[in-house]
Amino acid sequence: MSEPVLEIRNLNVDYGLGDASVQAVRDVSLTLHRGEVLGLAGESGSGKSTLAYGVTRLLPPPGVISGGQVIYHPEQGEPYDVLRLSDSELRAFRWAETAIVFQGAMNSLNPVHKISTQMDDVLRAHEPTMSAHSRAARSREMLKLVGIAADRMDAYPHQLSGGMRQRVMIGMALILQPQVVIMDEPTTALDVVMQRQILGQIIELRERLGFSVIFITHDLSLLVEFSNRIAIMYGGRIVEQAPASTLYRDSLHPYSAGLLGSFPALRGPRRELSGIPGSPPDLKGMPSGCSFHPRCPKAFDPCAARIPVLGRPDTPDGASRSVACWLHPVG
Ligand SMILES: Nc1ncnc2c1ncn2[C@@H]1O[C@H](COP(=O)(O)OP(=O)(O)OP(=O)(O)O)[C@@H](O)[C@H]1O
Repeated sequence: MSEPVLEIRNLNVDYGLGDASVQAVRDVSLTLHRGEVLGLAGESGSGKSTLAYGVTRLLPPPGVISGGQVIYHPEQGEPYDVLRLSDSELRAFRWAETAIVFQGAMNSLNPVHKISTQMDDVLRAHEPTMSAHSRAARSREMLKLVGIAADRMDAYPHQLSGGMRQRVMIGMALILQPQVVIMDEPTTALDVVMQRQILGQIIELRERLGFSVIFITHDLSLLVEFSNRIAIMYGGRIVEQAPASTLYRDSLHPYSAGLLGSFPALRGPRRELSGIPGSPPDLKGMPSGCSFHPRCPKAFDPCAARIPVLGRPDTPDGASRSVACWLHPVG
């Protein structure tokens, strides 16, 4: 596997302080490699967005990072911990090194400014020495890359369709050529055909521009199709991680199997849709041991007693995957 670009180490994120706090991200360690698309899946409330906001330090209050490190490896120079950057360093880091596209990002375009002005603002803020001519050329180029004709540059957001506005946001995220792009449900508000078209385009751009992607969604079938590796979150923890094809073919954690059974597959053999009985845990009263055990069809003695450690399973392909489940002893 290629070298790491972003290493999340033992990250903890809480909402609130002291006795009133709940832990939404629990001891998460995850590595994004250069050029890879890492998919992050899990039901609503599993902590995916909290993780994305935590990594980029965009957590809205009362969210606080209560532990861990986020090590960024720049193309040149020494790796550093994003959680230790000063506010001004952080402003430079965002967009230029890591950009994020949120769910419904298309609605965050300013309605009273033209698309061209909004793209120009990002460039002006981060590349003060760039000429107006070069800025306009870069904006045009980025819009072209995401499939928007140059004559739409001077449109106002309301003059574009939802799909086009979301493409503009993706173009803006890529305009400073970041190394890491985090996409949190970037296409959920769009219809299925548009979703797949835009995702296909992002993958193609990644091949051309060489950035890495953390792609967050609750729709595992999209991840199976578009990511290299998939991590599954439950109750704020990563419970399984594997190459996308391995996870699809042979998931180890019963929760992953349940998630796979909740979505119709777009390709490959048909699966029966079964869903997962019960509902995700309440952060205020997390079950003991493995937090999935009350819903798990395969739960047995140790599951309610002890939290399983995420580690390499004792399988022939164990080196490329990890799981946190008492059914699968880890080394
Ligand atoms: N401001 C907040 N205060 C308290 N708890 C919060 C806050 N924001 C989120 N949470 C809790 O943190 C947990 C993780 O939420 P998060 O939005 O990260 O999950 P998610 O997996 O991204 O869900 P979704 O797919 O719905 O976006 C949830 O239990 C949620 O209720």
